[in-house]
Amino acid sequence: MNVLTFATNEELSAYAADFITDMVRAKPDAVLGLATGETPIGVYEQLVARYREGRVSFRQVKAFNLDEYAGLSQGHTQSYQAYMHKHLFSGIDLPLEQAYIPCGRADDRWGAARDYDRLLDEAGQLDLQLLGIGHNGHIGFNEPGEELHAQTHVVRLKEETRAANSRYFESLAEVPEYAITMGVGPIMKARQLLLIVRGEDKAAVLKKALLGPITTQCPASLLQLHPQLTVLLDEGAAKEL
Ligand SMILES: N[C@@H]1[C@@H](O)[C@H](O)[C@@H](COP(=O)(O)O)O[C@@H]1O
Repeated sequence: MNVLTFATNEELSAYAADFITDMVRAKPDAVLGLATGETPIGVYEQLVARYREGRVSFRQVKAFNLDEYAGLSQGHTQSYQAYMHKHLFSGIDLPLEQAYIPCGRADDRWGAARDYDRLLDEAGQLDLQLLGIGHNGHIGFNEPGEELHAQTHVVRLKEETRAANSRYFESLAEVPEYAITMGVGPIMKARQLLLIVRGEDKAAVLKKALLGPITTQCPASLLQLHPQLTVLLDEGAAKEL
């Protein structure tokens, strides 16, 4: 595990953007696993900047997002689909038919989850999975519990997750109760993992994830088993390590 701490968000984001840029330059048809949340926004901004400077092209890349809320209307501003368009896809040359996100609008959510696994299987191993961590140790929307799932599945979001994400919605009631998330299988099989975490409020869970026992009660603790894990932190998140 390679853990790096940065003084500013800009430096952290620049490091992550360079990491991804270098990977895509070395392998133009790379398969990227992407994440949402507040932390990746700076990374995507800098990726767009690198694309505009002509330093990288995403024309042959395939991208798979970790997760999507279930039941939001088409074009809902808080869907991860809308997030990805706003922060990344509208600013780079990745063809949209190569940008996959679980279909949260599907009536048959489990069918949508199975479709997503088929697409993941066809694409083969992810070259890189970008990850954040939830306050309860979730990765994607793989929530803590008695068990974890390898495959894409429908998940009932924990109340703490809904509360944490309610800042993006008008009210807690509007936060979806369910989501579709990639399972831990493709994440753990990815060639490289890039975990990005910011803020003192994540320091305790990060310590549990990186230094605590490996347990389904903290899904991010599984990442300790990955042979190519890079962790990028700000000083707040690194406080308890
Ligand atoms: N489903 C996403 C996770 O994939 C992400 O890791 C988490 C924390 O993101 P952040 O702290 O960057 O906002 O937010 C959401 O719950």
